[in-house]
Amino acid sequence: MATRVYTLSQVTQHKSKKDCWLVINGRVLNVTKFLEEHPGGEEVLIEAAGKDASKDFEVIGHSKAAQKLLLKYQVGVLEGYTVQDGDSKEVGYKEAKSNEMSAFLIKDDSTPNYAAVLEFFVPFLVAGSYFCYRCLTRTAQITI
Ligand code: HEM
Repeated sequence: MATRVYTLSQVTQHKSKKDCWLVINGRVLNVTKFLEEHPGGEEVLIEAAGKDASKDFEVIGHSKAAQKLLLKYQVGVLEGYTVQDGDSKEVGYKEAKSNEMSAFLIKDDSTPNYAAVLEFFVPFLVAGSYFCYRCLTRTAQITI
């Protein structure tokens, strides 16, 4: 499906509570239905309506879940931006050399997180070792 391209002045026409659009990282978003659901409150979104809210969005330090949620409300891209769609989940943006902004998708890292796996098993390992130690010392006491 072709991506619709909007100019900032077109986005500016949608800045009411009943019709609320904004731009984040080159993506034009219709957040009208999201206003009441936004964990940060509807006021901040209404205040950013019709504008490029990329900086505000970034400054808050939104989670990856929030970044993924952006895609749900995308209605197009801002003029001068390019968006590559794929099976990726995370959204980012970069500034091209020509001063033209381009939105892109960062590939989802599918490599297992070894630190997390280790973090999960270490307590079991310690508990198991302690249990074995107790069993062995008890057996030793009984045989003496
Ligand atoms: C479609 C665009 C947006 C989406 C999907 C979104 C989503 C979210 C989500 C899921 C959270 C919960 C915390 C997290 O997971 O990071 C959040 C919190 C918040 N957001 Fe947004 N947000 C959007 C736009 C904005 C914008 C443009 C602003 C500012 C102008 C903003 C300001 C905030 C604030 C202040 C919080 C509360 C942070 C806190 O309590 O620590 N958000 N947002």
